Amino acid sequence: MARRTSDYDEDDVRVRPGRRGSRPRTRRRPAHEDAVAGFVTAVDRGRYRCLVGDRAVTAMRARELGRKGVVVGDRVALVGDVSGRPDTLARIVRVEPRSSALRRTADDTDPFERIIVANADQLAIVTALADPEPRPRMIDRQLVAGYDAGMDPLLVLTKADLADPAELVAAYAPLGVPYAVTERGGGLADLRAHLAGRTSVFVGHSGVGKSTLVNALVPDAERAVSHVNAVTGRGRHTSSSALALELPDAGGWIIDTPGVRSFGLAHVKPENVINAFEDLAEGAAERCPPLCDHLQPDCGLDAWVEEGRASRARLDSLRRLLASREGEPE
Ligand SMILES: Nc1nc2c(ncn2[C@@H]2O[C@H](COP(=O)(O)OP(=O)(O)OP(=O)(O)O)[C@@H](O)[C@H]2O)c(=O)[nH]1
Repeated sequence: MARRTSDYDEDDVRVRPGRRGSRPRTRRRPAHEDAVAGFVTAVDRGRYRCLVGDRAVTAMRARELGRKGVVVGDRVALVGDVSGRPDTLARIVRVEPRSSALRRTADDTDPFERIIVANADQLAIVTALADPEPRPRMIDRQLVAGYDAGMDPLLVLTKADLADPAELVAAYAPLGVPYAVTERGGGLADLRAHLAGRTSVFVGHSGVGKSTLVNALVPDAERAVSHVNAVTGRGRHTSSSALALELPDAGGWIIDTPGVRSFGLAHVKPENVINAFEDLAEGAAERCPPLCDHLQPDCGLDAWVEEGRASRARLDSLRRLLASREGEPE
């Protein structure tokens, strides 16, 4: 996938060399030809748990990374002691380019929107059909965050033993968002099929049944969490960080995001959302004025729909998503 402007963040800023030319002032660092590839599965206060082959290695950032952030899902290059033996520490010397980047919204404790997960390709939006009641505005905002991050959405509708999913499913049908329904005592085959071979970030508000699902999908989940605590030696895993768990059998990863309650939408450009809808993106490219936010009367998409090139329900749904960017996160 091509990198979009919104995938760049403060880490990507390069300062132009001064008058003395492009020669770096500091000594050139070795190229780390002996570095090995790793996949970041957990981050906890300056320690990174990386999978190298089938070995779990604890690492820290090398100084040469500068301000470059390292997040769960990152593909990194590691040097130093990569044996994974107790009390060893490797160093992350490089972060490979990201194919997607999901951002957490700014909050009282941290005024910046931060990337929380990299390289995931699916956003599993977990919503209970009852207890607690579904919140469509929240679902819309999570969809926007997913599209903007370059991820495919998946609706995971839990507690179907308490309420019928038909109404919610119908509300999202025009967008073509795939979904899986689960219930107490029911099987998870359908959900597993959607997750197989993919890297899926699970998001959902408290009480929707996310932990129940994660524990059922990854029987080792509890142990993985306590293992992270053991290797980082820093007590309880920070509740707001993400954790990647490998799915047994069918392959793929799920990334749990405990404590992540809302996503940053302030930076989202309408075209990043509309690009996820081929039929409407084509209309926007042909008919809309530059910088159209698709919510004003001069938007060309109405004419596009009147000509029968896309459905009204789909345009209405897209507009609802775009409008959901406004206002306070819930
Ligand atoms: N009826 C019913 N209850 C469920 C189902 N899935 C989970 N629950 C119950 O819903 C409650 C919340 O489930 P959790 O898995 O803890 O929810 P969570 O989303 O992880 O919430 P936090 O732990 O607060 O983040 C628990 O009492 C579960 O037993 C379901 O499919 N049907």
